[in-house]
Amino acid sequence: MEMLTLSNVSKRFGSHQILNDLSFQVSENTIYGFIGENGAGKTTTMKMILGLYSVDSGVIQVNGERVTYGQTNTNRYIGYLPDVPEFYGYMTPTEYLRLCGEITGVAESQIKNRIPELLELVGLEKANKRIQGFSRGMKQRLGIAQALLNKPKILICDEPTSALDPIGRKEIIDILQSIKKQTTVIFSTHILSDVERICDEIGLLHNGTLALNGTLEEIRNMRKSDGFMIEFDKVDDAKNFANIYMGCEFLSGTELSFNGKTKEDMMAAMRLLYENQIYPVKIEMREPTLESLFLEVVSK
Ligand SMILES: Nc1ncnc2c1ncn2[C@@H]1O[C@H](COP(=O)(O)OP(=O)(O)OP(=O)(O)O)[C@@H](O)[C@H]1O
Repeated sequence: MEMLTLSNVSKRFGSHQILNDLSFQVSENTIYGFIGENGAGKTTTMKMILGLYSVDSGVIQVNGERVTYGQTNTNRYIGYLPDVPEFYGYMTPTEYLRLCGEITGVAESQIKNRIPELLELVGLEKANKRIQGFSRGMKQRLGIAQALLNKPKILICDEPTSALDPIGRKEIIDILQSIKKQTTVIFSTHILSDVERICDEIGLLHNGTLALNGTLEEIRNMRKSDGFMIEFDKVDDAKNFANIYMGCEFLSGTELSFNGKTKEDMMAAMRLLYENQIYPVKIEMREPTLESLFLEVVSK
């Protein structure tokens, strides 16, 4: 079942067209990585999903219900973690979550059980101190706990890992991974290694529309390989082979790159190496990374 559907959504601010006929769907219990350069329109899209910005045209549906600008009906399905979550620093996590639960109408009996459960989920069960002393990573984790308070069907996180160090990022990624069974997760980022670690599906927003959309595997398979490289022990060996196999490039004195070549081309190169008795140190097929695909798309 689709938890989120955007159909032909367009949005402009003044003369600046931010989104142009944007369409995509996110299925239940998937982790969807919404990637794009700074200013691509990721936050704008999220705010439209939350009904905080109007759409100029097109339709957004959350759990099958149409989102209406200014109304919050569909937000009962959504937990939202903004890029910089704000808290009352003088409160402890328990006090803060209790306040959020009371404001949003969660029953007292539920609040009581839910708070320790959530604090454990985000690894803050022992952090019984004021939030003002928290690290950025701890604040992001508390933000996730807050967003999950109402047991949302969708958790939307705006760049949850961008300001964190590798350990903090891993903690957030592990939490998102662990809640996937209960909640569909949509998170925006420009950190492609995080996307590669956990996302089931990816959408790359570029020029107001999705330039790439699909599973990581589908996207990688769009371009089978980035060619191959051969490393030699001696500079002379590299030079000799560059004269035999035309059209390669030097990556360094001892490394040659064979861009855009196939596995069959690599086998042919190995045969030539053997026939000419030139010994390589390393021969490697280069798989396209998400980063190389991303750069290829955004530089067009
Ligand atoms: N309320 C607004 N009024 C006018 N322009 C806006 C408004 N909100 C966003 N924009 C512009 O829309 C464009 C997209 O912004 P948005 O914040 O959605 O991008 P983003 O992909 O989230 O980028 P980042 O990764 O930097 O957060 C930017 O050029 C931004 O300046």
